[in-house]
Amino acid sequence: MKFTKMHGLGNDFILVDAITEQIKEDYSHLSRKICDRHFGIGADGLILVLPSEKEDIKMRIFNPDGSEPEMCGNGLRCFAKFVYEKGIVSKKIMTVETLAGTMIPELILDNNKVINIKVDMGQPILERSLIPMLGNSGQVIEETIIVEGKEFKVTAVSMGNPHCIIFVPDINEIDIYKWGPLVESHELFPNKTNVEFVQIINEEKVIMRVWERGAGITNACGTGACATLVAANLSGKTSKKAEVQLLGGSLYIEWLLNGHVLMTGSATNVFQGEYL
Ligand SMILES: N[C@H](CCC[C@H](N)C(=O)O)C(=O)O
Repeated sequence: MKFTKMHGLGNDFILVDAITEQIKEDYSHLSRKICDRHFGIGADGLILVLPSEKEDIKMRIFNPDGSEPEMCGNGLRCFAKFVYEKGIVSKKIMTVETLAGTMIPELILDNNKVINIKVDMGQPILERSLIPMLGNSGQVIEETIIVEGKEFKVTAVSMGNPHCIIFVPDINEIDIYKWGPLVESHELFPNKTNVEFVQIINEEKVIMRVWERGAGITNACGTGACATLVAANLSGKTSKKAEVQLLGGSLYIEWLLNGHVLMTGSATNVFQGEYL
């Protein structure tokens, strides 16, 4: 099976044109095998290109644990670049069918070379029951939850996939390996959740570290960066536009007047190969 290895700010993916490559194996099982960094190719996710009846193309993504998330921001930037460069979609602004709905990536070209990708990630979902998060209806902004006896103030935002944002005074003080998995699987999140720890630098810049649902610590999280900006603005900590600085680099996020969230960032080809 031919694949291309790509990354968005170090959040790395295996991309497969599943229209051409006849994959017979269960996608979830394949993801668990192929994403393994010792027994497989190694990645934060497997991304499949599939035909769509209603949009230009369809993206499905699987986490390394085999779960299928609704959406992936860094993955979508890699996906758009991949399908354009492979000639699968010839549009610079394309519509992509995902489990989270239709996404609209725009390729920024220089001499027909993709140098950046701007994605309309749609509206954030703030209603608790739709995150989903257990508890009374309404929004979840700086609500206290108890995790193994320790209090955390959390803000919950869905970008199609769930995010639990926790603001901290010093990002280097938080033990993400301990608290990330505990919050990811907290009983308040019936579908589990991605967990973002965020330090505010100023009203236009934050530092974010992520423990991803089904993947653990990654270098970057696109949907997490979008959710972080929304949570930071809702809690009065930033404006509606900010640089989200991640381990792998920065994403530029803007919460537009129409309620949609715009994410701008890079996508990088690493190598192509054949999975045996
Ligand atoms: N692990 C995430 C999906 C990938 C999200 C992240 N890589 C991004 O760039 O948005 C989840 O289960 O919701």
